[in-house]
Amino acid sequence: MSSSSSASLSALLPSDAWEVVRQARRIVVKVGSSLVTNNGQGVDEQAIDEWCRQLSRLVHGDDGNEKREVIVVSSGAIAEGMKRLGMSQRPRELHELQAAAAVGQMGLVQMYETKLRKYALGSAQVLLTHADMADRERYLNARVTLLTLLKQAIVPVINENDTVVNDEIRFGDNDTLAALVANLVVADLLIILTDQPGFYTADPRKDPHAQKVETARAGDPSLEQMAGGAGSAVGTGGMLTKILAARRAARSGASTLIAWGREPDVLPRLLLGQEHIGSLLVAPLHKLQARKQWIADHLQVHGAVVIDAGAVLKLTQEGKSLLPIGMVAVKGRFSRGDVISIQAENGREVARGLANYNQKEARLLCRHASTDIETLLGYVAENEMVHRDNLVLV
Ligand SMILES: Nc1ncnc2c1ncn2[C@@H]1O[C@H](COP(=O)(O)OP(=O)(O)O)[C@@H](O)[C@H]1O
Ligand SMILES: N[C@@H](CCC(=O)OP(=O)(O)O)C(=O)O
Repeated sequence: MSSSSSASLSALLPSDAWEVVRQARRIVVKVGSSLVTNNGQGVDEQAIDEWCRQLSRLVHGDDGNEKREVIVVSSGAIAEGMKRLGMSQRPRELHELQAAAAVGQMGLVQMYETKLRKYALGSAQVLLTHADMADRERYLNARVTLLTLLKQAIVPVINENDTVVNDEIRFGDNDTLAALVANLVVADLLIILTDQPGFYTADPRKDPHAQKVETARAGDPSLEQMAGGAGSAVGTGGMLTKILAARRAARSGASTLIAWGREPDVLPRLLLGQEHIGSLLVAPLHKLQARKQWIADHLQVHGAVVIDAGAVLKLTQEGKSLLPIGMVAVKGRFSRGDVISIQAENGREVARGLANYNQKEARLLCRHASTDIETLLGYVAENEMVHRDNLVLV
């Protein structure tokens, strides 16, 4: 759709909005049920093959850009399970939905595994719930697992852990899950692939005058008025969950693109940022500002670590993580995942961040190299006491 026939809600958007898309290095791609399952006909092999081919171009850097890190959040387990169990209609009973999801997830990941391998990419299955993201220890565990996979150019394929959830499976909320994952790994961009060319001023299935929104500000309340429910029998969240997901992703500085998953070469073309296919919902804050605000706004400080002058410089001048070697003392009680204050030896607070180790462990780690962590604790959660992504200077 040309820009003349598209709705413009772009007042006050950062002028470099599409530049952020072009430069995105870490991307979460969400694929909805309506696409993966070809309208409820089980997993669509050809479609998954095509996305995996495109993903491999991004991860291998074959699209003429630098290599990118990609996480896939894919729906489709219930629809595939329904097909395998011979169900013609989406079951109403929770336990039947859960059983269908458990059966279908096998087919879904098998397909991704086969296709990603075909294009020389490793894959990993990760099943998560919203509650996992709310628990700070699980949050950090999921985060470090995903980052470890990305470092090895493996594509994590995520779905909800439908066996153990209630609301999510009823309402189908992989849009929210994808946004939470974007927050978790501090992605640059969330791409939501669906069965429409983008986000419209009204549901295009119902309103022939609906216009595609080319760019808007993620979190703009007027978008919620335009978003309707799911248009197909297999899709569940509709556009509202996508708009809310964009708002959530923006909290960690990720912009969101909503686009038609069957558009030829949709992923590389979106990332070229030239044709403006899809709808771009721009995060008002950049990643670092957003992270800073999030840590400052949402979390209570639990304890403190005191660091030496060298570590103060590393954090404040070089933007580095806090390593155990720079710690000289530990104050108060805290658990892994709590926000701690990071103080200079004169008591001045220099930063705050999420602790990777609890206070007992932190005491043992003071003044030691990261290579000693395993000997001292018997395991290694992470090499840093506080990773720089989880740290804000004050
Ligand atoms: N403002 C809107 N713009 C585009 N699509 C809309 C809008 N409001 C509602 N929809 C409906 O949302 C559907 C996509 O959501 P959904 O069916 O949940 O897909 P998915 O399975 O990809 O999550 C579209 O098919 C469309 O009918
Ligand atoms: N976990 C469910 C996801 C359902 C879901 O969120 O669907 P959708 O809104 O189409 O992305 C499944 O795999 O079927």
